[in-house]
Amino acid sequence: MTATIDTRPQGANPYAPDAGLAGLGTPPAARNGSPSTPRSSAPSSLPNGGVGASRTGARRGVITVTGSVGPRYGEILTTDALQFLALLHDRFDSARDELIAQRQLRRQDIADGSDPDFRASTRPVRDDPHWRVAGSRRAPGLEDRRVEITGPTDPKMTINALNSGARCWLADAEDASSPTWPNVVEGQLALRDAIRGTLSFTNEAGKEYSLRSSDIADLPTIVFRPRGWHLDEAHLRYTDANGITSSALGSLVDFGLYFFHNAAELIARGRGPYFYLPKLEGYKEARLWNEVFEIAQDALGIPRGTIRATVLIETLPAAFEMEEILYELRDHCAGLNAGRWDYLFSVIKCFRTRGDSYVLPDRAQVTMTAPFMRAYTELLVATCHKRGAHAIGGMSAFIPDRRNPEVTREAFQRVAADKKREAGDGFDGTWVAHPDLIPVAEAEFDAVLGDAPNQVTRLRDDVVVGQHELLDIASARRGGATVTSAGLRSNVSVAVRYLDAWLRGTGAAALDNLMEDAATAEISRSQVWQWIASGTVTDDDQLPVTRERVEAILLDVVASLSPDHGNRIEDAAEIFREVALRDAFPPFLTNPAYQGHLVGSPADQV
Ligand SMILES: CC(=O)SCCNC(=O)CCNC(=O)[C@H](O)C(C)(C)COP(=O)(O)OP(=O)(O)OC[C@H]1O[C@@H](n2cnc3c(N)ncnc32)[C@H](O)[C@@H]1OP(=O)(O)O
Ligand SMILES: O=CC(=O)O
Ligand SMILES: [Mg+2]
Repeated sequence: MTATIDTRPQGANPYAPDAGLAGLGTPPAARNGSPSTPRSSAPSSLPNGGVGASRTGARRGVITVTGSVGPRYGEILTTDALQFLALLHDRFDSARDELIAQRQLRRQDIADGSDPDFRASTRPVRDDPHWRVAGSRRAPGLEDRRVEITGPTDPKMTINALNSGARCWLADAEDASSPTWPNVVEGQLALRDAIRGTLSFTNEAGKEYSLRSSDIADLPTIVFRPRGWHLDEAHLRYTDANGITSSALGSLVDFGLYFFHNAAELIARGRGPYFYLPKLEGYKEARLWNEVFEIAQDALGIPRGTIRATVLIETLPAAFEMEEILYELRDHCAGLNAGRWDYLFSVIKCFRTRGDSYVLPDRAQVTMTAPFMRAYTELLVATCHKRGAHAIGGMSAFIPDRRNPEVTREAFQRVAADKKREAGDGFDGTWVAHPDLIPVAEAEFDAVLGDAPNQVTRLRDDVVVGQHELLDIASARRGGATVTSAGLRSNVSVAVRYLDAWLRGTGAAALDNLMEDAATAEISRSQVWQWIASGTVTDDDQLPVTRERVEAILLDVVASLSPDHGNRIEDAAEIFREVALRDAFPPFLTNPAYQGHLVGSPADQV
């Protein structure tokens, strides 16, 4: 007998096969136009004269393209693909809004002093020893994931990642991506071409790139990461059955387009539709994804249980619900990943108003061996293996520099130590940011795994982690780690330089020999916010971190960068002020940055 978590939505599936794509109304064709920024607007007449109607007469929503249309965009934004997106939005648009509201309530509870804990109501799921996840069974290409390279999906990076020799590639529309409209659609085009073995690319210097095999089964297994639930897609407008129009949801757009265009092709070519799911904050969000998968598979006639998802455990609330998340997704779940950078961001976000004992030291001084981080990763491995799921390790931010052997040597040493710890702890695989790090990580996992594809059968019954261990945030500073003036300046400088790159369409950048992306930038800005709010004093000079002090650093950073950068530095500084220096704390920097500064910008144009 298996356990149940309260109630699943019951009732007939409105998208059961008999009401699939063929039953939908015709959405408007792609058209030129500029996106409008507010998410919702009052009922308006639709470009195709009204909301769609199904064969059975039920009213349907439609998706309208408002972004400009570049070469070959029509291959992605087909009428059928837009209908499929509309179907997903009809079913899940308001459910996502409810979940976002629940996140806010939960964060407020924590801010008010209530510590997160394992839920009493879901104890039956945790106590039931019988259930297991689908894991890598009938999921070709997912059995051995010892080294996964990550990166954005532009054509060059796609080819380089697929030629890299890693076992898997996390094709990223999330932390490593700036969600400009061209990146969104052209990323889908690159993936579509790569899966069909036809992708090629020539850079400005005339260097030609092509895949080392046209057979996708010879290349790293693609695991696609759509945007999180918090992000909108302003270039596609969803009009629901009542005529209410809003921006489409980034997560459904990314997932839906990838699944629609590639699921059948991947299966035919000996792979499958595999996903990473980012930034979940609890099991109800996993349930929502599971329902998305069921409806998507039904609509395209793909058997339920074909999709495999690996869920990032990268928020503090989710660390208390790992088992429930696995349970909700059990028929579609491959494993969990320890997303350390967003996890740190989430820790700061949750406890940012709870005073000095929750203040972390300089970002660079919080390592994976800090007791609260180790508790989280050990619990993740133990939970996964108990349920037959893969545990995938995270990203060390040290990256090599092919022009600087000293930097490269340091990166190799740091990454090797990180991967040795992960493999020793029982992780089944890990992430690397750069192709030159693949052999380094592989050596550490080979030493533990040998010829075995994974170590899922290695149970970690010895792990005893409870609420106290997960919330022992103060342990980060117990070993003498400090908050320094250099750390403060580095946070400001990294956040501004990253935002500048992001506004120009690049979602991951090498800054000061470290990989920086949306998650690491979130840490930088939220640390500054927390240090100001907590009246933190920098240990080296005993000066308080105040708004005035940070503003002076910001002006200095901008002045030092302006000569070498384009005109987005001032905008980057403005975003930094908005997300780090105001009383209010936006839950994600990417929300105001997207709506206020990216949509309609030069990088956002085709
Ligand atoms: C918190 C998280 O979510 S972590 C996951 C999200 N973050 C990421 O995925 C970051 C992935 N990594 C990267 O984007 C890149 O490695 C960067 C931006 C950090 C550095 O990139 P570069 O400055 O181009 O590095 P470098 O010049 O050393 O690259 C050498 C070559 O390797 C390629 N390369 C570097 N990283 C990658 C990668 N991750 N995937 C594929 N190819 C890569 C470069 O394209 C370049 O190829 P080329 O010689 O054909 O031009
Ligand atoms: O997505 C990964 C992370 O560390 O954040
Ligand atoms: Mg992340």
